[in-house]
Amino acid sequence: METELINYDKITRRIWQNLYKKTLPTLTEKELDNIKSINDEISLQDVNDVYLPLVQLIRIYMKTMSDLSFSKGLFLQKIADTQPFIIGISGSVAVGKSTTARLLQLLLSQSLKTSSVALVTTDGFLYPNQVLKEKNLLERKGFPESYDMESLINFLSAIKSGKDVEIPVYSHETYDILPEKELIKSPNILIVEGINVFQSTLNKRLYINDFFDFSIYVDAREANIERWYLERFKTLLELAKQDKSNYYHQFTVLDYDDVLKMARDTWKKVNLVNLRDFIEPTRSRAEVILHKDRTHKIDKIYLKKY
Ligand SMILES: Nc1ncnc2c1ncn2[C@@H]1O[C@H](COP(=O)(O)OP(=O)(O)OP(=O)(O)O)[C@@H](O)[C@H]1O
Ligand SMILES: CC(C)(CO)[C@@H](O)C(=O)NCCC(=O)O
Repeated sequence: METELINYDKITRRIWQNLYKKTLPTLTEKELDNIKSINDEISLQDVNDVYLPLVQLIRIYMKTMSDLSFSKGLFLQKIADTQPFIIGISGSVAVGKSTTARLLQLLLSQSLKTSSVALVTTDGFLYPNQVLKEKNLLERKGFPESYDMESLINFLSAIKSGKDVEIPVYSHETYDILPEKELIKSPNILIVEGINVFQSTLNKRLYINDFFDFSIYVDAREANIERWYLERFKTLLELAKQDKSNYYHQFTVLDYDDVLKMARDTWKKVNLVNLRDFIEPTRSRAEVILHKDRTHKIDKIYLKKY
């Protein structure tokens, strides 16, 4: 990792937490509770030490982006429309992208009171199970070819041009794309979270990164992510016990050890392979890498130098 990240400043949490003046409002325990996923243990200490400086940094990027587009407008002798600021968040399956994204959404909307902050996960751009089945890709869910990347790029492009857009929605409960769509109203800030947000279209002609004004990769050791994946799986099983419409319900009636073995297999054969081959290789496209220790606490932060 160290040689690969030569163009990053490595910053310890102790240094990072003192990098900004404590001027931003923090959250209450209740506000924090509302955004946690199942099993989360994120603390207000993390919010203060890690996320508030991160919000401060994002505000610097926002100001720079707006200055640049103003100057470009002067150069072209036309008034540039203000474009939404787009933040991409990537990392392995089960590393905690959704939690990071929800926390940032809340903190950004609190610190920039006039701004609307939308959050989208790229799960919605997976092909529906029926299509994956026809393409023989059911075992490759999450791999580059399982996403409709053109649609994702068209969505980002429409958002950049200030449009309202309807997007498909994926459900972890049904393990499939839902019939209903979600309307994303043209926001001031859009956070896009997903394992594939630093990847290109399959023909490599377009990179999603080109739409991002700021980008984050959530990082951790493989063994820790595997444990989080299995813990989340167990919680999902528990939640599905009483709910027959839940995808995980079918597993609740089988032998527990067999089911856990199956989950471990899915991690090893699908999500770990995807991480090694397609997700982790995109890590150095991020402006900031947040590294978590075994308890989800962010211990190291890497900030791109150039
Ligand atoms: N800060 C945290 N503290 C404790 N647990 C966490 C934290 N962040 C995430 N988790 C747990 O780790 C697991 C994965 O988190 P989450 O669902 O946010 O991951 P994800 O990266 O969005 O996954 P996916 O790509 O599969 O949607 C969940 O069980 C979640 O509760
Ligand atoms: C939906 C994705 C691809 C990403 O969030 C992931 O959670 C997933 O379902 N992966 C497929 C293998 C599995 O069931 O874990």
